[in-house]
Amino acid sequence: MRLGAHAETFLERLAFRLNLGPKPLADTQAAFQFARIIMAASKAGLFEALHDGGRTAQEIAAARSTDPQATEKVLDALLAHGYLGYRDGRYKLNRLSRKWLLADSPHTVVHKLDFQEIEWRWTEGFDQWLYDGTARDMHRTLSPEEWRRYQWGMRDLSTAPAKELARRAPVPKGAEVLLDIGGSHGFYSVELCRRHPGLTATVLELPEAIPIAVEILARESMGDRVVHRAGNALEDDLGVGTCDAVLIANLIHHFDADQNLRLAQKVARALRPGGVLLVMDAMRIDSPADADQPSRRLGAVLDVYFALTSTSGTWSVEAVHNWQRAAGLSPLRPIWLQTMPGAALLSAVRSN
Ligand SMILES: C[S@@+](CC[C@H](N)C(=O)[O-])C[C@H]1O[C@@H](n2cnc3c(N)ncnc32)[C@H](O)[C@@H]1O
Repeated sequence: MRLGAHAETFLERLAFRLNLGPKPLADTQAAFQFARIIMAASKAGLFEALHDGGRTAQEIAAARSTDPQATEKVLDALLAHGYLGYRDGRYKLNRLSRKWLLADSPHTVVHKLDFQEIEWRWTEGFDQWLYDGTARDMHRTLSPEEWRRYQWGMRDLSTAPAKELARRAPVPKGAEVLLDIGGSHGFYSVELCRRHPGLTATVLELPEAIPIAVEILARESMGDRVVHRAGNALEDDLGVGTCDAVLIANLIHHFDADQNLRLAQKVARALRPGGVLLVMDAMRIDSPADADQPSRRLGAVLDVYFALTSTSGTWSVEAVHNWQRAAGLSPLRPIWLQTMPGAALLSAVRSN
């Protein structure tokens, strides 16, 4: 997945090829301003105001108590970038905004946009971090309100990949016990349990995450098939030979190499013979020589972001496979997720 500005017309392509326009401004000024326009529109409920049909800018402003002139400008910016449609003087939702930007859509990302306000503030620390390398350990510094916005944001982010992961993960036939480490809202477990009728899941989460995570999970009506357990994956004993599958989704980027190796070893002990470790995350390059691989671009950006916010960063396929092998597991071929370009499912099997 390539981030940033892309040429659409012949002249734009030519200008890019000849390096005539300032790409760094497209990658920064236009990108961050439009990012904030989408977030502000979502927060103010401009998309919700179009839920039941097209409206004029004045009607939307009146419905959301926003300034009419400012509202019109924001709507036009959204229109120019394909986030809205326009007909007979009325703005309306299109496929994109109806799917992702309404709170009651099963695919909504409005909670993630809300959490991004916090992430936005964190990224202002890049300058200082670049000099002193001092990271913010986000899980130790979140306020209760930030924990709520974080867990809801993660829930939004999981919707599409959770369904794909459940469909493609090599869960052993007849599997009964799943441990979902750092599973937050539990939606990956929910989808895996829906896919595998004999499966029940325990979501191991930090105590601070539990109240909101439990509330989010309750909406799925999974009863005792998916439950939470408060704990710490780095400190807790995970048992011996009790699990058919262990999922670690979007967690290894919070841990350093030694912590990930020790976690893989604990998981290997917790698996039954034939059991599988499922690691899902955005993947970074293994060496600068691989930097042009499209599948590693998301991981390259998140590597910097998680180094700032969580003391670690993204990891390469090779690094994950090395931990899995060192733990006595046999890695399977990576499965690259279509619903989250740049993220892969790296599974490994315990053979005996
Ligand atoms: C980025 S979120 C991923 C949530 C979920 N797995 C997903 O993919 O949507 C990371 C989660 O791991 C949890 N976590 C972080 N450190 C942990 C630890 N040491 N033990 C258990 N959970 C942890 C966090 O509370 C957070 O909910």
